[in-house]
Amino acid sequence: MEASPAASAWSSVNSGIVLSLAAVLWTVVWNSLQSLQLHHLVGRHLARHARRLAAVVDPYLTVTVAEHDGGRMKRSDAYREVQAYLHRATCDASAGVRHLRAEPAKNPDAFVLSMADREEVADVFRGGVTVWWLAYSTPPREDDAGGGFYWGGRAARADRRFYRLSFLERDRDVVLGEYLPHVRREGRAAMVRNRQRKLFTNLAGDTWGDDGGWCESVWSHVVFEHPKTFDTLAMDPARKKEIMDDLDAFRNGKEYYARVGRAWKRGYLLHGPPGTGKSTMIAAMANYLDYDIYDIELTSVRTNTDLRKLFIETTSKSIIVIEDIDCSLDLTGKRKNKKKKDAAAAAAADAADGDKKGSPPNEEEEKDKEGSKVTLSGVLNFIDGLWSACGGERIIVFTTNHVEKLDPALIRRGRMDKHIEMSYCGFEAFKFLAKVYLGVDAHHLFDAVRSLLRDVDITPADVAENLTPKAAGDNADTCLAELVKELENAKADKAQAKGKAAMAAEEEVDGDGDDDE
Ligand SMILES: Nc1ncnc2c1ncn2[C@@H]1O[C@H](COP(=O)(O)OP(=O)(O)OP(=O)(O)O)[C@@H](O)[C@H]1O
Ligand SMILES: [Mg+2]
Repeated sequence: MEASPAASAWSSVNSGIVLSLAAVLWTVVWNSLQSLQLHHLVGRHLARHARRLAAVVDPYLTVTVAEHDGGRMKRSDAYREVQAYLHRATCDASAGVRHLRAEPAKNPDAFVLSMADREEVADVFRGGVTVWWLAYSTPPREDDAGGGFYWGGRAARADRRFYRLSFLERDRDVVLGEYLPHVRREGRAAMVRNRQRKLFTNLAGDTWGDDGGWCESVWSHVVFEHPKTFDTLAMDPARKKEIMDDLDAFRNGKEYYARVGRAWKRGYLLHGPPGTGKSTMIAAMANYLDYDIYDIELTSVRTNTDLRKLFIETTSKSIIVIEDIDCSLDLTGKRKNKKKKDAAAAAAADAADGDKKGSPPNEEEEKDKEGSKVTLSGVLNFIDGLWSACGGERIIVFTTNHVEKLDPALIRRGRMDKHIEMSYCGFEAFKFLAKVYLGVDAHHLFDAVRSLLRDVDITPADVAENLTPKAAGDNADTCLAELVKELENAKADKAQAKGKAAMAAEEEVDGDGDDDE
């Protein structure tokens, strides 16, 4: 392995003494020129020679990665990736790091360890290129502390932390062209492995954002720990497999999306009656892919610009969810325009009448003005990936109980690529639930359940509720008997309702007949 920059400085004292003296002499001359304001004259020409001389005296180049770039509060991604990349080397006894920094970790009992200031580790790339990473920090700049002014906030008042990478000049191309991208890639992978998944929700909040700009909607998060997985989601096994294969294809589709020139995103529309497992499916997807969830409450987003900002702030490997899209928003642009036209026509009529001139706007109109101004086209832009310049894999999921109410533009393929109907519980889904909840594969009541499920619509949520033991003595027999009873009652209710409807129809026909006479 090559000597580190520090070690090398010692060993090269003898051989480099003449060059060092020349360098010192050069520095003195250069400083004098600077102090006499002559350096501009000597300028570029000498600077070129100075760089050559420096390369002879000190053949090391450096790259510095700062924790906060441009005074932002948010830590730079590159810094976090380097930190994650160096984590293993930092903890490896043979690397000789003696002083560590500890930050809170995912596991409440553990710490994330990194090198303390002035510690250095060596790394060997491709068996031949040795580099050195040094951690150091500097005190905050005077102007950063900012007398309580918001910019940079707490981050600006803390020490400024850096990693400095040193390497030999001869390895310049390999380090800059291959090693650094390798570090970022590996660092990102390590972060994904260690990260704690999060569930983000947007809040309407007038506040300063990370970028120092004024935000009217901000993300707030909690740790995402939903127990539901595809293993416990009841649905037809073939359909479940189809969805899992689709997710796999998406996850592994980076090259495919790049080749066809599309943003790496996929839209899923989950539709079906309440309690059929749409929200549960989203949790299972997130657990399967190991993604974060961004749950957008559209009614708290005031404008299309805010929606765009929220979207830009989402990170890669995430599922962006809009639940009950039909209720969240007046997405029917055409109808809204029509309503406006109708209102305008009515206003014109009123004005013509003259009796309502100058009347105050009604309450509903006022509310409209105050509320969300997110429009259908705002949402369409958002889905179309116009804002995916930030790159990375994102899944967008809409859920609705009323697919027929949605504007066709919103759910066409290419926007919502896959439509998944979550329906009432069939026999396959029931068998699955019986296995999960009661641990039974077969039972003499299964036949009765099978035939009742053909006649009755019951949600997986209701079946699951019936199959959950509630008292001490409850077991498979009692729970299944309970379910059969509920299904029989539902069947009887349905028959009764049907009978009533038929009678009402008959009466109507009779009534019509009487009128005719
Ligand atoms: N297919 C299913 N498999 C397993 N459990 C389910 C399934 N569907 C529903 N459940 C259970 O029922 C409950 C309600 O389901 P969920 O919230 O996913 O329904 P939903 O379709 O999102 O309803 P809504 O339209 O009202 O939002 C959950 O607690 C879940 O555990
Ligand atoms: Mg739901």
